[in-house]
Amino acid sequence: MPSSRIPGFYKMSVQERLEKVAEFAGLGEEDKRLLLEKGLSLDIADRMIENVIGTFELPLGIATNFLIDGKDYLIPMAIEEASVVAAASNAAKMAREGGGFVTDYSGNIMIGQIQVVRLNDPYSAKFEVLRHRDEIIEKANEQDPILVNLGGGCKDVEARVIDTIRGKMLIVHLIVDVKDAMGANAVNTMAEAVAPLIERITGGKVYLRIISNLAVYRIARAKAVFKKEAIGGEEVVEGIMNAYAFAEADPFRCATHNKGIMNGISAVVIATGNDFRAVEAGAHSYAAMRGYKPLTTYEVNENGDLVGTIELPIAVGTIGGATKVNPLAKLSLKILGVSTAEELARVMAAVGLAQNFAALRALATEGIQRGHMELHARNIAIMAGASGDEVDMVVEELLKIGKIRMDVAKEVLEKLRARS
Ligand SMILES: CC(C)(COP(=O)([O-])OP(=O)([O-])OC[C@H]1O[C@@H](n2cnc3c(N)ncnc32)[C@H](O)[C@@H]1OP(=O)([O-])[O-])[C@@H](O)C(=O)NCCC(=O)NCCSC(=O)C[C@@](C)(O)CC(=O)[O-]
Ligand SMILES: NC(=O)C1=CN([C@@H]2O[C@H](COP(=O)(O)OP(=O)(O)OC[C@H]3O[C@@H](n4cnc5c(N)ncnc54)[C@H](OP(=O)(O)O)[C@@H]3O)[C@@H](O)[C@H]2O)C=CC1
Repeated sequence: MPSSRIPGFYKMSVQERLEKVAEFAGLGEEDKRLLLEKGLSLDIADRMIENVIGTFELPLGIATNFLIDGKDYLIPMAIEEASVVAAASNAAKMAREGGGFVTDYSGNIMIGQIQVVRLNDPYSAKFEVLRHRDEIIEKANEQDPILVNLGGGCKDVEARVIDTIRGKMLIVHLIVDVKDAMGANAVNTMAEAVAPLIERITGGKVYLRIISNLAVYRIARAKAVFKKEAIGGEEVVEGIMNAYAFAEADPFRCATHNKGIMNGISAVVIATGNDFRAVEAGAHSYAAMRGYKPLTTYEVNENGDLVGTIELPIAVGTIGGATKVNPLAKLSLKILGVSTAEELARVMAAVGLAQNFAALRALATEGIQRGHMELHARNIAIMAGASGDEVDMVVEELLKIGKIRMDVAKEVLEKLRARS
C-alpha cells in the first residue's frame, strides 16, 4: 500500500498532484479527465434536482498524511474555504508520529420517528406498540427486501411518551440497520408503511413519519495521540488544553470549535456526494444533548502528550442518494478506497479530529490569521482583479507588505500592471 505521506504535495502543479493521486488510488485516464474537465454534466444535473440552469462547482482538494487504523488515506475535500485542506494535512502529519488515528463505529443504525396524537391513554398505547413489536418490524421489512437480504432492515421498535405544548404524544421509533446507505429514503418508506398499523394498535392518529437526524445509534469515534515533541512542546499542549476548556465552558466559543470540526467533515461529506445538512444537523444536535458541548475532548497522558478524541453521529452512505449519481462523488470514494458506509464514517471522524486539532494549535500559538490569511491571500488577489501569473505575484507582495487586504491588493495590482 503506498503512503499518504507526500511531503511538499502542495508545492506541485495540479497535473503533478493528480498523477500522484492517480498512482495512489489506481485512477485511469477517464477518471483523470473527469477531474480536470467538467465532472458533473448538465444532463445528469438536470435529473438530480429541479429547475436546473447549470452546475455550481467547488474546488476539490486532497488532504495528505492520513494514517487511520493502520491504513493510509488520501482525503478528497470539496470546500470553498482556504487553509482547511492544509490544516487537515498538517494535523495528520503530526498525528502520524503517535501512530495516526484509531477509530470506532457503533453501526449503521438509523431512527425513523412516527408521531401519534389524540391518545386518551398514551402509556397504554406505548405498551401496546411494544407488545406488537414483531408485527411492526415485519410490516416495515416488507418494504425493503433488498436491504433485508443484505442483513439490514428494521431491527427493533422503541416508544416514548413526550410532553409537548399540545399535550402528551406517543413517539414510536423504528430502529433500522440501513447498511451502506445514508438511509433516509429507506427509513421514511418504512415509517409511512407502518403508520396505519400503529394507528390500529393505538387507536390514535399518526401525523409525522420521518427519519431523525439525531442518529445516536450511528456514532463514529476517533482518537489520536499528538506527541508533545511533534506539536511544539509543553506550552502548545497547555494552550490546546486551555482552548478545549474554553469551548467546554462557553457555548459562544463552542459553536466556533464545532464549526472547525465540521470544516473537515462537511468537506468530505460533500466530496462523496452525501447529505451535508443531515450530518451537520446530527453533529450539532448531538453536541447539544447535555448543554451545547464540544464534539472533541483533549487530555494529557502520563508522557505529557496530548490525547484527542471525537464522537459524533455520522450518517453517510456509499450507496443511494447522490453517491452513485454524481460521477465526482464516485471518484472521491475511489480515491479514498472505501466501499462501506462504516469505513467512510470512521475516516470522517478522523478528519474532524485532525481539523479541530490544527485549528486549536494555530489559535493557541501564533493565531489563526498567519496560516489562514496567507492562503486566503490568493482569494483576495483574485477579488482585486488579478488573473493568471498576476495572482502569485500579488500574493507575494501582500505577504511581503504584511497587509492582506483588498485595497492593498488593488494598489499592488495597479503598480504591477503599470510596470509591465
Ligand atoms: C495553514 C497551516 C497548515 C500552515 O502551517 P505551517 O506551520 O506553515 O506548515 P508547514 O510549512 O510546517 O507544513 C506542515 C504541513 O502542513 C501542510 N501544509 C502546509 N502548508 C500547506 C499548503 N499551503 N497547502 C497544503 N498543505 C500545506 C503540509 O502537509 C505540510 O507538510 P509537508 O508537505 O511540508 O511535509 C497551519 O497554520 C494550520 O494548520 N492552520 C490552521 C488553519 C485552519 O484551521 N483553517 C481553517 C479555517 S479557520 C476556521 O474556519 C475555523 C476556526 C479556526 O475558527 C475553528 C476554531 O476556531 O476552532
Ligand atoms: N432528514 C433527512 O436527512 C432526509 C434525507 N433525505 C435524502 O435521502 C437520501 C438518502 O436516502 P437512502 O435511503 O440512503 O438512499 P436510497 O433510497 O437512494 O438508497 C437506499 C437503498 O439502496 C438499496 N441498497 C442496495 N445495496 C445496498 C447496501 N449495500 N446497503 C444499503 N442499501 C442498499 C436498498 O434497497 P432498495 O434497492 O430496495 O431500495 C436501500 O433501501 C439522501 O439523498 C438524503 O438527502 C430524504 C429525506 C429526509
